[in-house]
Amino acid sequence: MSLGIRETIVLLKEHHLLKSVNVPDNTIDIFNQITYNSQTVREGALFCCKGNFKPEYLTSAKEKGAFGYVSESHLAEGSGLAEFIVTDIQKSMALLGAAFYDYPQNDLFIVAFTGTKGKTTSAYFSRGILQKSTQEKTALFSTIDRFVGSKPDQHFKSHLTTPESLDLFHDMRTAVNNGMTHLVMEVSSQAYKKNRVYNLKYDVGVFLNISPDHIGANEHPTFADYLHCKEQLLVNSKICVINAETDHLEDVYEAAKATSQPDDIYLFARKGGKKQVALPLDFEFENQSETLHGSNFTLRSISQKAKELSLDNQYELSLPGDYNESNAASAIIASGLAGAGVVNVKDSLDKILVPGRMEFVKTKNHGTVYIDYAHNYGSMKSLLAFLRKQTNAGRVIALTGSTGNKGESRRKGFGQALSEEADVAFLTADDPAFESPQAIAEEIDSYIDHDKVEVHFNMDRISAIKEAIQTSTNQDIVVLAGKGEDAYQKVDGVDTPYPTDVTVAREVVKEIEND
Ligand SMILES: CC(=O)N[C@H]1[C@@H](OP(=O)(O)OP(=O)(O)OC[C@H]2O[C@@H](n3ccc(=O)[nH]c3=O)[C@H](O)[C@@H]2O)O[C@H](CO)[C@@H](O)[C@@H]1O[C@H](C)C(=O)N[C@@H](C)C(=O)N[C@H](CCC(=O)O)C(=O)O
Ligand SMILES: Nc1ncnc2c1ncn2[C@@H]1O[C@H](COP(=O)(O)OP(=O)(O)OP(=O)(O)O)[C@@H](O)[C@H]1O
Repeated sequence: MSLGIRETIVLLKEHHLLKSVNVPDNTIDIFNQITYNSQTVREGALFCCKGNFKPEYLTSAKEKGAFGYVSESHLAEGSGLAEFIVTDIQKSMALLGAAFYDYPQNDLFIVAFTGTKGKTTSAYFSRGILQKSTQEKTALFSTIDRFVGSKPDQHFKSHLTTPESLDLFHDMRTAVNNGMTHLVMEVSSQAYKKNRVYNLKYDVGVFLNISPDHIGANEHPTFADYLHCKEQLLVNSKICVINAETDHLEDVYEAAKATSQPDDIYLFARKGGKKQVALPLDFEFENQSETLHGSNFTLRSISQKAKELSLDNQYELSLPGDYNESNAASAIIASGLAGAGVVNVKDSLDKILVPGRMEFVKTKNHGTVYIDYAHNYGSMKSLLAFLRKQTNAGRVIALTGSTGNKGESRRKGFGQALSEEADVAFLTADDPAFESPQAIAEEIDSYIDHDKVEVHFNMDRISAIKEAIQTSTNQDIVVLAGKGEDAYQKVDGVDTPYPTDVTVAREVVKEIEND
């Protein structure tokens, strides 16, 4: 892979990003690496200076043999290197990254998901279905992990939901080289805010839902900004699939229409579900039966274009939660648009599980323990409401915390959701960062209605889990919310190893049931 100096100049100019360029006479005219991390620089690299950058990183890049740098301002440390001063480093990185890796997106059918909740689950469903229809040639870039091929060593953990552009195009190229023909990816609103996916087009873009989240100093200044960023997925998709039950449907539909004909926009909803705008539906789904371990639902096409996909059928899910039927419906439609048929869906959907989402641990004498990633009002409310519907005489015992220095509005949301749907709450630590977990817990508690919910505080998450399980009877349901498969707690800026809620729950159950 490589990038010529001329190509760099032309690309940046075409997108009106180039402020100035200075190429010393003796510079070799091809870059054989592009990177934003000085620690990985090799001879011949083009080094991108972005984010909380320190000039000494450029010094180090130069010492390691970088030939050029891209930056939003001139840096004396870069003297002697080819210099590209740009108006927006993130956009520049996305354009140059795509070019450096020779536009791998052109060799992949890309299905992209966005939404406040359900991205990972829907992406897992979609990839599972497409693995069948493409004979295991579908890559997945999710919050949890990335599959750039079908072999075990082509699978690794993710650091971000949507990676930095240079990493994104690198991984796409690897996927193509590994024989992948399709890619399912999650696109976060931050990816648009930070231009990680600038100029990238998707074959199918899915909009799941939107509710206030990710608003704060380090993410989006306002809800309007959050919505705008999420809508960009549809603006950049050839075919759009939209959950017609989403809030702000009118706005979202308009965004899709900006670049797609109505014939290329598919709307779906639960039969009888709340729809805020009277737009004609293409698909509806309907629950047939549900348990604490899964559900059975039908998908029915309404419009002619939907009928042409031939996806109508009854499907089974092994992931409980009524909202997962909506996630599954979106994944079936998106996968259908990517070439999958009913048989592929039937052969895969009932076997798909998602790490850290509705995993459960059964007990003999206590309540069944659910481990889930719910970490805002919307997801906590849906999760607890579903479990409450499924419990008969038992109590809903929910354990949660809330992140420090991030998503501060979630604390009020947790207090509300717990008041509405839980009987007992265990408040504990969840990535407190530089804040006090006890203070965060007290803030959540200030929004809890104490006439409805019995509240316990224990900032040691492992011991809190033990307490929650121990106090449950076999009629109760215990929910460990917020961390899913996370194997760390963010404390004072350090990712402190944590065995995961699933592991802790299994060990606690083994210990207390052998006592
Ligand atoms: C606000 C934001 O977008 N921050 C991201 C950004 O940070 P940054 O550009 O400031 O980078 P930095 O890590 O501070 O370092 C500055 C630069 O110096 C370089 N450096 C650093 C050290 C060195 O020795 N040499 C060197 O060259 C780094 O490579 C980097 O280019 O780029 C980093 C990777 O390059 C990301 O890890 C980081 O994400 C932070 C940690 C983060 O958590 N972001 C969250 C908000 C996020 O993006 N979340 C969304 C999901 C949200 C949702 O669910 O909707 C996501 O897509 O994951
Ligand atoms: N469609 C949905 N509506 C409401 N809640 C949902 C929906 N889908 C999943 N959830 C809840 O949200 C949690 C996170 O789900 P998932 O990881 O699929 O979403 P996500 O959009 O990837 O989340 P995040 O951006 O937080 O990583 C689940 O554990 C579940 O509790």
